[in-house]
Amino acid sequence: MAALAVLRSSAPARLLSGSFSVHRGGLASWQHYQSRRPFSNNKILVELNESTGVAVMKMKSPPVNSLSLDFLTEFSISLEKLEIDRGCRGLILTSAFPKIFSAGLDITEMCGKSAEHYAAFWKAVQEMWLKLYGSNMVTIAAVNGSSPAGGCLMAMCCDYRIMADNPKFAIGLNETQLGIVAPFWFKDTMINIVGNRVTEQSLQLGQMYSAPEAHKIGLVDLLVPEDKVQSTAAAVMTQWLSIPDHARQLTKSMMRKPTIDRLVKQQEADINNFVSFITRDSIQKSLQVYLDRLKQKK
Ligand SMILES: CC/C=C\C/C=C\C/C=C\C=C\CC(=O)SCCNC(=O)CCNC(=O)[C@H](O)C(C)(C)COP(=O)(O)OP(=O)(O)OC[C@H]1O[C@@H](n2cnc3c(N)ncnc32)[C@H](O)[C@@H]1OP(=O)(O)O
Repeated sequence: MAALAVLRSSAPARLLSGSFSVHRGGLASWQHYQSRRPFSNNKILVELNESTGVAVMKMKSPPVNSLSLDFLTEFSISLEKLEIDRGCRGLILTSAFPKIFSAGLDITEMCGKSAEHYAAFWKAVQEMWLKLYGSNMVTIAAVNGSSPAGGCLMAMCCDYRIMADNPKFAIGLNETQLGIVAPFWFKDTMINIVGNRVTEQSLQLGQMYSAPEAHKIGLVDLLVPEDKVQSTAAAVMTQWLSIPDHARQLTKSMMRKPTIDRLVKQQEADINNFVSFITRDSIQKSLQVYLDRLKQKK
């Protein structure tokens, strides 16, 4: 968070526009952030409303917004661009697809690849978490569909979660169901929202909660009809933006810094842990079985 605060105060918006091709239109228009990365297929659509200072980031990686290495890289770059843009104070994170917010980490990135690939992938997951959890912006997750594991983590990184009131949509950290273990920073993020007891039970059981259940335990803050998720997110954002930025940001930092510092201090060790865990034969088998089941369920 401190690093982001420095970035924000030292990078003039003019520099951002020049470096990243931000196109500014009239007051009422939306701006589209175009990524110049050659490998980008634009899996993330970002629209910044200059008059409100609110950006809507829509995840758009078919079929289920799984978090691949490319997706995570594009996500972190998009987020960083917004973070250093002084015209942007709030971010609404949502999905371009009805029914799916995000399927979590792309399981194919964790199967049958090299140790180098796993290390690069895990670093990208860490970077996504560090940037989103440590953001100075007001962040609101407009959860318009199911959101297992890494998808749940993304929503949990935000300051406020609004979910579509549909019992068919589920959210939670289901890692143990795949035979894997949520790392300590996933666990800490959840504890900070729902407390130790609920987190312990959820993580051990790999529990997925329907939208009403998630609301009941405080994992999501508000349930609204599916067609009201975006408009409610915008209305809640207006409330949050009425608080002076500096006071809100310092308060957020005070609450989240210890959790963030814990990973920052052992980022390399956490990558090594992940690589040695995920390369075990037994773990590879579990993931493959889970993936095959997913593909066969139709
Ligand atoms: C000691 C500890 C040390 C270190 C830490 C160690 C390990 C921690 C490691 C990892 C942590 C991981 C966190 C994760 O995020 S794991 C991912 C968990 N995600 C899931 O379980 C979601 C699985 N998917 C679903 O439940 C459903 O697909 C759905 C509800 C999201 C959507 O359902 P639909 O019916 O709409 O769509 P499907 O037909 O099921 O799927 C379409 C298509 O997409 C493929 N797919 C789905 N999810 C994933 C995914 N996460 N990754 C890759 N691919 C996915 C699915 O197979 C279908 O493919 P085909 O069209 O059949 O080809």
